[in-house]
Amino acid sequence: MSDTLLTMRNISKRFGATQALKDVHFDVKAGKILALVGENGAGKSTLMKVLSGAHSPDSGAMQLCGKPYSPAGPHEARLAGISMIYQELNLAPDLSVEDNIMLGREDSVAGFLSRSEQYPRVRDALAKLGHPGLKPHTLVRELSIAAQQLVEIARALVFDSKVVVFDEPTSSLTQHDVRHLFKVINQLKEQGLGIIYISHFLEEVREIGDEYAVLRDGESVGSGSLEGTSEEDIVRLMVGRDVNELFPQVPHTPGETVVQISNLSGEKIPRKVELNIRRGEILGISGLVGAGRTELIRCMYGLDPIRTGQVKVNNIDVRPTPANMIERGIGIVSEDRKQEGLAQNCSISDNITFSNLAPYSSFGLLNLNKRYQAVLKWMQKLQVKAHSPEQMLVELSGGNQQKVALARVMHQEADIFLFDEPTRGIDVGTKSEIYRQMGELAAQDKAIVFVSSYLTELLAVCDRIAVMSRGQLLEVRPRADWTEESLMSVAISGEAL
Ligand SMILES: Nc1ncnc2c1ncn2[C@@H]1O[C@H](COP(=O)(O)OP(=O)(O)OP(=O)(O)O)[C@@H](O)[C@H]1O
Repeated sequence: MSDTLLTMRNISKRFGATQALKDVHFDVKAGKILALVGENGAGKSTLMKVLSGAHSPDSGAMQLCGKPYSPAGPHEARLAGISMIYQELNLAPDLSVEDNIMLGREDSVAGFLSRSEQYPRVRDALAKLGHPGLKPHTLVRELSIAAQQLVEIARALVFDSKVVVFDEPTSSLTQHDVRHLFKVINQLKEQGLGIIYISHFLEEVREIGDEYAVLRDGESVGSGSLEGTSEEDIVRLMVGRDVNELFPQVPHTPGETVVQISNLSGEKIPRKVELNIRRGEILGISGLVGAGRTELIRCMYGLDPIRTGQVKVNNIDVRPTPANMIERGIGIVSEDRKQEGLAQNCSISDNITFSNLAPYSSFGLLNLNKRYQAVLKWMQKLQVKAHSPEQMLVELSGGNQQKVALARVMHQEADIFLFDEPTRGIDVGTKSEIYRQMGELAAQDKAIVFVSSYLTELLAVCDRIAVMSRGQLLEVRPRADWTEESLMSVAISGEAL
């Protein structure tokens, strides 16, 4: 008997001029974790949207548990046994854990199961996840991201899912929560479910996955067992060539202090931060999720109110407001590109150039051709996958939108860059290009603040690294004085080793 749960054959999907999927073949086995990898825009999300009924394919066929499967929409897919756990969780924050878990489970006479029938099922699902603190009556908005993710997984269990898709599930989790999540995923696997795991972190893929499937430009280019397959082999399949330097080094020399932060406190966090940022330097900021890294750069930029403190730019006191900071040459790429920074219904050109139209304007007229050529260069530099600079942002894959956010701030010709998780959701090939761009900015005497949860990249590209813990900035040391262990230990214990 075959242990194949799901087969997708010859799946094709076109959006206007973009052939997002072309004759894709994809198999998921019971009790296996299949890593789905590929560059930004390779077609991973589109393939998963076909699987989950959000898109209907132009051609191709699917089978689930040996039977033809063609869901009319996401709800039908869920009832058939396909569950999706996205990065941006899909829960109702004002409903309880229990109500969220049961939402859409309309298989009782009255439309919903009665509460007394619901309870044991919910408790059973939560017990399987090994998280006793997750109470059925708690409101979802009161839970941490990791606990909310477990609610989504419990929903998958209550729906008797056959295949569960995890789309970049660890990007907002602490190390501790990642470990717990991996345990839970392995439990699901042991129960015979088929798991699809999407991630740009190949270390993670190798740790959790049994098998891999690679998409490139919408086509299946390789699949097999992860045992005996190296990271280099996978990168080669993804990119279509060898990527020699994952962390390119551009020589640069840190110079004088350009920003001085003293006694900076936000409404809750950060607390009493003292920090100097230098020209020609990449300054990393490490710490656990929730330690106050994002809040620090938001307060400094004037996006969040401050309670106390002073920010000096080039030795001049500046009241932190976005307008003041832009005027002083400070650019930011925020962690939440959907809420801030990018206009989804505008073109790539507009998004990249809105904050600096001067190079293309004369006598009040915009030279569109000049702008088109300039944007094309930025797109090539950061490998933005789109068919034209005039394409709407909303049509780009998540990672390609992130590249546009980075191109926008670099195009703004800022002097000081605040990057909050700039490589999140970005494929390995482009990550290395972003590190190089940062190095080049530092070589041009710009100052770069680089907030990241990915210790490997901080240790590879920063000159100094600061660690935050519980709202405080604890230690700033040259990169050579840190290791992954010491960074982690300070972040967790709040004390230097
Ligand atoms: N609704 C849409 N309209 C037009 N084009 C689209 C749409 N959705 C996806 N695309 C295009 O299809 C291609 C595949 O995108 P998809 O989101 O599947 O990539 P991905 O592999 O998930 O990328 P990422 O790693 O960045 O999330 C891209 O070129 C994207 O621009």
